[in-house]
Amino acid sequence: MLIINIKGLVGMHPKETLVLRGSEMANLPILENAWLLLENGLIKDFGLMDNCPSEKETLNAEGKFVFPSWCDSHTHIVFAASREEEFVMKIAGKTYEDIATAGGGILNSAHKLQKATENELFESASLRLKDMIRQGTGAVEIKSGYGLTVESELKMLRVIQRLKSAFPIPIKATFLAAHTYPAEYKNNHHGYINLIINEMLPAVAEEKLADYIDVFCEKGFFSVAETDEILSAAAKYGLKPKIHANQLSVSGGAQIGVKNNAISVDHLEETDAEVLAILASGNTIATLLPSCSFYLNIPFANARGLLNANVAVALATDYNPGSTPSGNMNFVVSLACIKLKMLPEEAINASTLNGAAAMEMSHEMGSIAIGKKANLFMTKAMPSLAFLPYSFGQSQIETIILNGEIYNG
Ligand SMILES: N=CN[C@@H](CCC(=O)O)C(=O)O
Ligand SMILES: [Zn+2]
Repeated sequence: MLIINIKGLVGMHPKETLVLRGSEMANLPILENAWLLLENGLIKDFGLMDNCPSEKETLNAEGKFVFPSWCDSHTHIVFAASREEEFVMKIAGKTYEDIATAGGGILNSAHKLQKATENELFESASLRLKDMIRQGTGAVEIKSGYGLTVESELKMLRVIQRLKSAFPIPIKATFLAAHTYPAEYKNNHHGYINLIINEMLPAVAEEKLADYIDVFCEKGFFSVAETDEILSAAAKYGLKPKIHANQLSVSGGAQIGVKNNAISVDHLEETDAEVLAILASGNTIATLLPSCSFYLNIPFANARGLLNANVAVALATDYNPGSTPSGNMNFVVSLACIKLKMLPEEAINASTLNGAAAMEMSHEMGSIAIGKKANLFMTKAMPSLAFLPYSFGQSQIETIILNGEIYNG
C-alpha cells in the first residue's frame, strides 16, 4: 500500500531510538507533504511527495496526518462485569479505598471473574479490544489480577494467550495475582504470597503464560517488603516487573520497582523529590495513567517534574472496570495535555514510542521507521497536529492500518 499526499507523517524517529527521556520527549519529527510505502506488513519507505513512487494500491491522505498506532502499555481488559454501581457510590461520596474496604473494588471483580468461563471472558475482552483498536491502539499489554486463585489467574492468562492468537496486534501478558489479598487471606498475607510464589508462578512459567510480573504496591494492598519478595521470586522465572506504584500514597513502590529493574512503574499520582530522583537514576519508565486520575478524582501525576528530572514518561489507559472504564488513548493524550501540562509532542511520544518501550516493543512499534511494523492510523483532515488532543472527546481517526492493511474489524 502506498499512502500519498500526507499532510504530516508523525513520529519518524531514527530506528535506533528506542526510548525518549526528559527534554527529548518534546521532539516529535514530522514530515510534511509525504508518502509512505507499506509492504509485507512493514514500513518499506517514506519520503516527500516531490519524489513519490508511482506504484501499488494508493490511499490519498490529503489534509490528513498519519501516526504510528497508540501503544497502550497498561490495561486490565479481561474482566467479567462492569462496576457502575461503584461509580454511583463514588458520586455519593465514597472513596476508592472505602469501596475496597467494604468488599467492593478488585474483590468484587474477582468474585464475578471466578464464576465466568474462559469463553465468556474471551468474548467480552475481544469486544473491548476491538473498540480500542478502532480508537487507534495497535499494541497492548493486558494484566491478570481479577482471578486471585490458582485456577482463575491461569484462566485469565489463558484468555490473554487466546487474544494474542486471535488479534492482529502485538499483545504482552502480565501476571498480577498480587493485585489484592483474597478475603480468606486478609489476616494471612504470607499464606497468599506463598500461594503466588509456590503454586501460581511455577504454573504460569510452565505454560509460558506471562511476559511480566506486576504487584499493586500500596497502603492496604502489598507492602514494599511483600512486593520485593514477589518480584524476587518472579525474577527466577525470568519475569521482569511492571508494577503499580504510588497510586494512592508515596508507597515506596517506585523505589522497589527501580531496585528490581522494573521495565516500568505505573500510576505515580503521588510522588516526591526522592521518587523523581530514583526514577532519574535508572532506566525504569514512568507510566502515567491520567484517565484513572480523571475518573477517581485523585491527583494527576507530576509529569512536568518527571520530565524536568530527565525521566522517560509513557502514557497508557489503565482500562479496567473499577478505576478507568475506558480504553481510549485519544482521551489519554488530551488529558495529558490538559491536566499533566504535557505538550502535544510529548504526549504523542509518550503514547507511541515510549508506550512501546514500556512493553519492550520499541524495536518494532511506536514510530515511523523503515522495517517497523506497519501499525498506523490516518486521521480525518486536521488543521494541525495539536488539533488531535485539543478536540478532546471527539475521534479524529478515520482509517486504521494494521500489518500494512486497512482494518475493518
Ligand atoms: N490499582 C490497581 N488496579 C487497578 C484498579 C483495579 C480495580 O479497581 O479493579 C488500577 O490500576 O487502577
Ligand atoms: Zn492498573
